[in-house]
Formats: sequence, structure tokens, C-alpha cells
Amino acid sequence: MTLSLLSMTIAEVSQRHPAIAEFLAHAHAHDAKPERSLGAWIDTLDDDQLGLLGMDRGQIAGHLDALWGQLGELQRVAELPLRSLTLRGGIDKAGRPEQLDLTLAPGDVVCVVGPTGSGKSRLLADIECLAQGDTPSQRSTLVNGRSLDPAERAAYAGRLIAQLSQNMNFVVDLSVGEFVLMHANCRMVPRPEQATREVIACANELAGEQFNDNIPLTQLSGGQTRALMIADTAVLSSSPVVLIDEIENAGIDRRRALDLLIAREKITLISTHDPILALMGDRRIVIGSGAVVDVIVPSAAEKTNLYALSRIDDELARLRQRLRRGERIDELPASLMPTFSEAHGCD
Ligand SMILES: Nc1ncnc2c1ncn2[C@@H]1O[C@H](COP(=O)(O)OP(=O)(O)OP(=O)(O)O)[C@@H](O)[C@H]1O
Repeated sequence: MTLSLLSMTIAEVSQRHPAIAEFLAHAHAHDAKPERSLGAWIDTLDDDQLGLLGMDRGQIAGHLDALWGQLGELQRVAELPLRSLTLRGGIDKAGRPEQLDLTLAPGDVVCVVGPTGSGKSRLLADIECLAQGDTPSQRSTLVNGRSLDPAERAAYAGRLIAQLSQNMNFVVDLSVGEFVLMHANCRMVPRPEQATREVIACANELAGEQFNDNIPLTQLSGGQTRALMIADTAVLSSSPVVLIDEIENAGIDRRRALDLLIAREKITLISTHDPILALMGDRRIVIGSGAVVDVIVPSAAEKTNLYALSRIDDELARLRQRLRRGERIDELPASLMPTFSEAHGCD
């Protein structure tokens, strides 16, 4: 066990490390003297207390040391300031070279579009594993302009990158609040209860249907689950890169979801077939036959069209609500009605 950890007080260690705090609470260490050093506390444990913990002094010290080491690793990764993520081309499905050299910075939102089976998920998977020319696409990634050695890659993959996949089903027997609090504790965020409230409030801003922290996770709808995961990623995760595989049809407020991630300075990549979402990105990567074939910056006309499409989308959302309430849709809003010439195929 490191000397510095042994000499820290029980109160100090507990404040800095939720998992150690939980262990010490279980061992009733605070009942003794919170201002006592960890080393002194371990020395004073009698046989009964050691029996209750099921460990000898050396094992307790080793256990606390291992927990403390995890904090160090989380902090090291959190402290790595991600200034850029670069994607370098590999090959397409036919083995032809891919012309790609794209650098992304914090706050960038990039949409990934392309036909079914073209390789959108492959691109996200390459980023998720911080590929170094060793995946089917042979792409490589650079972090802050340089490639990673195997040890760095192992340490950073999964920490730099958070992925929200298409399929998310909960099987745990926990309420929403308990689940998010558990995650907050795992992430060692300073005020886990407050962070939990923030995640649930954010998720409710994104979700079409509201939910509270008492509801069992398994009762969340697909849209509510997506909203919760996006809010959780934005608020709790220190990962600076977020990969999202399809959020359309999930009944969540896509603009707010993106704004939440942008506000946290995340690099966000979203694979999508949804025209509204596709136009919301700063850039749009087009994939064909396994390779990036274009990187498009939305034009001013596209931004205007995005506004028009969003209004149509709002109308459709209202119609959806009316249908849910059991209403009939005998009349459409004027904005959705074809003009006379459109309806009759006139120029
Ligand atoms: N450059 C490549 N070289 C070899 N195989 C590739 C390449 N790109 C993609 N693939 C493979 O092609 C298959 C389809 O790719 P992927 O699942 O990424 O498509 P997609 O665009 O996400 O499809 P969907 O829209 O249906 O989700 C996968 O097996 C993937 O590994």
C-alpha cells in the first residue's frame, strides 16, 4: 500500500473515493475516528472486526490500494486533454484505398450516412477501438495527432470513447434512480446524488414521455431509455468522444440531445438514416462500399431546409400525439397539405 494513502485520514479518503467510503462505512471506520489515518485504523482492528470483514490486515490494505489505483487510472484518462481525433483512411470492401484524413475537435458533431450495409457501424467501431490499421477497414485513428502504442490504446479505448448502441435492454432489477446513482458512484463523481438528479432531469427534457426516479428501469420505453443513456453519457461520463448508432424513431428531442453533448464539449458521431439529424451535424460523412466517399459541410440552403423539415417533423409529432389519444385524423394541418398543382401533377 502506498505511504501517502496510509497517512490520509478516513474522512479525507472517503470524500475522494466513493467505493473506499462505502467499504469504510461497512467496516464502521467512521464510528472510530474519522480524523484517524487509514494506516492507524487498520492497526487498531481487532480479531472480531477482521473476522467481520473476512480479511486480514494485509488483505484490507491490498484491497484499499487496488481501489485507490482505479481512481488513479480514471483520473489519468480524465486528465488526458483530448484536443483532436483524426481518422485516416484504410480500404473499402473491395480492397481499394480510402481517401480519408479527417480531424475532429471537441464540440464537433458529425453525422454518418450511407446505404444499409455500407459500413457506418464499422466506422464507429473503428473509432471505438481506436483502430490502428488492424480492423477489416484497415483505418487508423490518431489521438492529439499521434498514434497510440498498444498500452495506451488498451488504457484509453473504452475510456475516451462512450458508445450508445442501437440495442439497449435492461435486465437489472433497479429503479432508474438507483441505477444512475450506481453509475455515478462507479464514475467517482464528487456529488453522486446531485449528479443523479441532473441526469434524470436532463433525460426528461429529451424524452417525449416523462418518468421519475422510482420507476423500474425495465419499464422505460425505448425513447426514455435512449434519453436516459444520452443524459447519463453527457453528465456522468468523462469520455470526450460519444458514438451514437441511430437515435431516430426513438421519440426523443434530437436537437436538445445534440446541444447537451455539444455543451459538454464532446466529439459526437452519429450514424443515421434520418434526414433531420443528418442535416443537424457540422459535417456529414458519406459511406459507400465500406469507405468514406465524401465529407459534406451542410450548405446554407440545407440549413434552411432543416428548418422546414423540423416544422414538418413537429406537425407529425402532433399527429402522433393525437392518434395516441385515440383521435381521428380526418383533416391535415395546412402545412402538410399538397397544393392543388402538386396534387394534380401540374408544373
Ligand atoms: N472497409 C471495409 N472492409 C471490409 N468489411 C467492411 C468494411 N466496411 C464495412 N465492412 C463490413 O460490412 C458489413 C456491413 O457494415 P455495417 O454493419 O457497418 O453497415 P451499416 O452501414 O452500419 O449498415 P446498417 O445501416 O444496416 O446498420 C459488416 O460486416 C462490416 O464489418
